[in-house]
Amino acid sequence: MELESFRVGLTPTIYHIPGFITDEEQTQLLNHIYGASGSKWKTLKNRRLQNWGGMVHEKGLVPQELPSWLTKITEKIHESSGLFPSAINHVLINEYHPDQGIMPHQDGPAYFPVVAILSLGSPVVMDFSPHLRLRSSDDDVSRDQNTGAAESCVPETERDNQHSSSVLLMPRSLLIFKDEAYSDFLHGISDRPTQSYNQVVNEAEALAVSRKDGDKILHRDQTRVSLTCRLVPKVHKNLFRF
Ligand SMILES: O=C(O)CCC(=O)C(=O)O
Ligand SMILES: [Fe+2]
Repeated sequence: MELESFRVGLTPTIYHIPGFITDEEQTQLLNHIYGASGSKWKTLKNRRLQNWGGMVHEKGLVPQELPSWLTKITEKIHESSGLFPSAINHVLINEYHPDQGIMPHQDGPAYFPVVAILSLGSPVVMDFSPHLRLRSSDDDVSRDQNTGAAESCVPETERDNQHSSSVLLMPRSLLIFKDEAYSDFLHGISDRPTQSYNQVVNEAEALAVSRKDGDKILHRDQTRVSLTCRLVPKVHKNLFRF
């Protein structure tokens, strides 16, 4: 796969790959996700999530083997992107109803700075906004303890909305962001059931969902499920040796 041809937007480090998996693969993944035990879901205020691969702590991963239905997809991402130095070992599955989202945040320091997000179900708009304060220091950024996934959240007044950009995440697509987009930008999804995709950087995708009347409003009428695939480089191997 020639990754460069999937680059979108002005920042050099966001890639959007439409149709990364087939319809059948999407159905299989959803069956596995919804077939998982009910206790696998953790319910947050604005979404539900399943954590696979082990617990992420600031100091690294307490690992748990990924099931084969997930390694099938993480290996494909690893091989086709060529961006991860070793196998992806952590997958966070988020579920959003049409009135749910994720507040602008930066993924924590425990992860290798490449994120691959596979989208299933309803399309959604993801916003990237630069944040200067994050560039200089992480010290005073509050941690979102809700997810246990070491995210940092920043209040709206401290975001730079002028240089923001948005990407339309279609079902079966893969979004990859890294480097600058990882370190200097916040990413988030609004909790509005209707979202404008007038300004998205992946225009071809936007055209595909455009209605004839030119209304560039996305009506989220289904649930969206995403798989956030990452590498936690530091793994605690000797779990029982203290
Ligand atoms: O659901 C998504 O597309 C984004 C998830 C995300 O940003 C995260 O899990 O850190
Ligand atoms: Fe994130």
